[in-house]
Amino acid sequence: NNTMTKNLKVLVSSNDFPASGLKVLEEHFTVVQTKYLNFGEEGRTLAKEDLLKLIPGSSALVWLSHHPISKELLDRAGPQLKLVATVSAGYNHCNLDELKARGIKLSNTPNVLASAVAEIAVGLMLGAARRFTENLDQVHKGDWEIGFDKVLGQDIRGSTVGIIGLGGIGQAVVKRLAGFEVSKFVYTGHREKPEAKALGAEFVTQDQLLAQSDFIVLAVPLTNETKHMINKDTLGKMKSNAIVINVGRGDLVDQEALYDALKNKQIYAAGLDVTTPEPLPKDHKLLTLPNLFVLPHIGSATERTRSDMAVLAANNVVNALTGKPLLTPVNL
Ligand SMILES: O=CC(=O)O
Repeated sequence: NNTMTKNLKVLVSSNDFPASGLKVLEEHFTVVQTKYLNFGEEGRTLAKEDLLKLIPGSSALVWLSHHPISKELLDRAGPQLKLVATVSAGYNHCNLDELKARGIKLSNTPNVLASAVAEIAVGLMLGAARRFTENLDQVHKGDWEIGFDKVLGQDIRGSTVGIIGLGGIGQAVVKRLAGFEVSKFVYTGHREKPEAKALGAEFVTQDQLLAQSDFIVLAVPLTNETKHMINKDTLGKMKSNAIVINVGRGDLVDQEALYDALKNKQIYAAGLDVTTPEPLPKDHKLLTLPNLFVLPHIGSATERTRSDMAVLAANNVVNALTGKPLLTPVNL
């Protein structure tokens, strides 16, 4: 019965939450939206004031940014807060201990974004392997190298693709590469995955994966354990033609070490959809590298996927505030 929940306040931390998700929320609750929560300095300041003004008394927060869910923010929200619904697969911006201590639930939006993120992973593989950065540079300069001695790339055909983290996104990457004549898929992670067999992916140690792979795809969440998992040491274990792809979080990679490895051609190339910080300043030294292909964190950025994420987040709010189990809980 909606009249029972209409007085509950749900805060949406952006004014560009998809209409499909908003509709679900507005049927049940009183929805307030912060004006915007940008990553740019100016936007952040403005939105923060807005946020601090609107957050008190909220029963749920629908979180559309990587702005930290901190102790201070939760204090400000107040003791009636039941759920944080982050509209993302990753939840490294949330203080899990603090949520747990207060009995506040957390939901995320896995699965619905796996195919869109996997498509971007494949795009990054092509972009890095076929050297889109320097080739696009030639197009913009109107100065094309034509002929057999032009910049030559690498094939996906015949390669070994190593997936670090064969979860929803990692599996979707393997599925999407089905037509590319990959010679071998290997993966690593905490444990063997039952789905791997049907995908033809072989479980190996991290060191084996690093030593064998022509493409190394990072599809793990950022945790204390995975932070800087790509570093001087692990880069040193890769093949000289290795291509590193990151669709997880920027901090999975020690960017200084990656810069050195790309600059010195210790590995062949990298493709990143995520960096530290975001946005990467336009004069950042990583952007001087011809063998780096960067996208501005667009993994889940399609109309359909963003709408699916919004509806899933909204339904998690409905469930949390009507005493039903969450559809996609994060275990705290
Ligand atoms: O980065 C995006 C996500 O975690 O969904």
